[in-house]
Amino acid sequence: MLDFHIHQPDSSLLEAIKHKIDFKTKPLGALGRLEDLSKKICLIQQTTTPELTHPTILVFAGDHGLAREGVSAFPQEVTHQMVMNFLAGGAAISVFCKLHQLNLQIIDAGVNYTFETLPNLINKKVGYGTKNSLTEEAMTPQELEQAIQAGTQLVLQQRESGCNIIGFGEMGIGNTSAASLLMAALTGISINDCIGRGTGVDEKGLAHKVKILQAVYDHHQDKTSDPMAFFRSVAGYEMAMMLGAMLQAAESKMILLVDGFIASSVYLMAHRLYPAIEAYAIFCHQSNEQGHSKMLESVSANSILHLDLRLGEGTGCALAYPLIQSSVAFINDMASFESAAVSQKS
Ligand SMILES: Cc1cc2ncn([C@H]3O[C@H](COP(=O)(O)O)[C@@H](O)[C@H]3O)c2cc1C
Ligand SMILES: O=C(O)c1cccnc1
Repeated sequence: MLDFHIHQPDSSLLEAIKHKIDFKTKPLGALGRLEDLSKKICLIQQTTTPELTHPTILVFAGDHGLAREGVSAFPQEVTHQMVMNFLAGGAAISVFCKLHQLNLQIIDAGVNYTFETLPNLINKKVGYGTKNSLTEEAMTPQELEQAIQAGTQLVLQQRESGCNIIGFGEMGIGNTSAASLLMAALTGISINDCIGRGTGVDEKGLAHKVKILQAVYDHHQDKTSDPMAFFRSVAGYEMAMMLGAMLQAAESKMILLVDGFIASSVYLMAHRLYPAIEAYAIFCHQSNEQGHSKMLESVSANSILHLDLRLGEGTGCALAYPLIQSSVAFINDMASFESAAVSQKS
């Protein structure tokens, strides 16, 4: 079903990239992790003069049948209400995208609501929310395929419009539960250690969430050896669309920005299928959601920001963007010791 072609970039340029960075007017390594980012971007683009064009965040929205089990602090209708808020410019991701001049696209991947035709809402609705994974498989194979295809097409369209750096956000009440389940299945970490408070459930709510997710995990345990079957059983349409989008972004040699707990769980799935995706991914932030640090560790990811965010929507991507821009600016625009006539270390 999945037929992506994701290849590790050719590393023969690495020496030239390192040389360019090391002869900038600074002590060796003094720009720290900005230097690593710069190297990664140069390798993706196979150049020593990288550029960021038409930076874009796609936010996928979808509802979860499991939300009816009371695993979130908020009711399901918040998903469609937040979609309207994204479109009106009032959500955190809307504000940060405007501030950093990022193109923001909102996609209805499967919200349990009928939107009137709205000019800025991209309609890719697979269904009115997934099934309840406590008792059923969240989606059918056809729905999974449809969502992955839609994510692929959206990224191809962005690529054609000149985008070479793309971040992914999500909105879906209940989706930290789906992400925790996926994390447990893909990392082997006990489900208990993969569960956090999401939108802010209290002690009692957390105990209930743990109980429900343990039951969901047990219900689908027979599929843990088949990661895609497990993904289909617990994930949301917004996560499936993001999976197709991430894989296509890597195939199209774009820079792929990974957000928080939910987006990283989708990355985990993508990485399991195509490990070479790692060469295209930048981990924007480490979320405050319990489990995210271990999740990142499991794929040896080192995130840029540690701001204790716990929001999703792609906000970590938007906030990290100016630092990514800085990593591109210094390699292009800083003087070298030679061009600035600055003496090197004796
Ligand atoms: C107002 C509001 C805005 C949000 N924006 C993102 N999320 C985040 O919270 C949800 C996941 O948490 P849980 O699994 O606990 O439901 C997702 O929609 C995620 O994007 C929000 C949540 C709320 C309440
Ligand atoms: O890290 C995230 O993406 C996150 C954490 C809590 C709630 N929503 C999203």
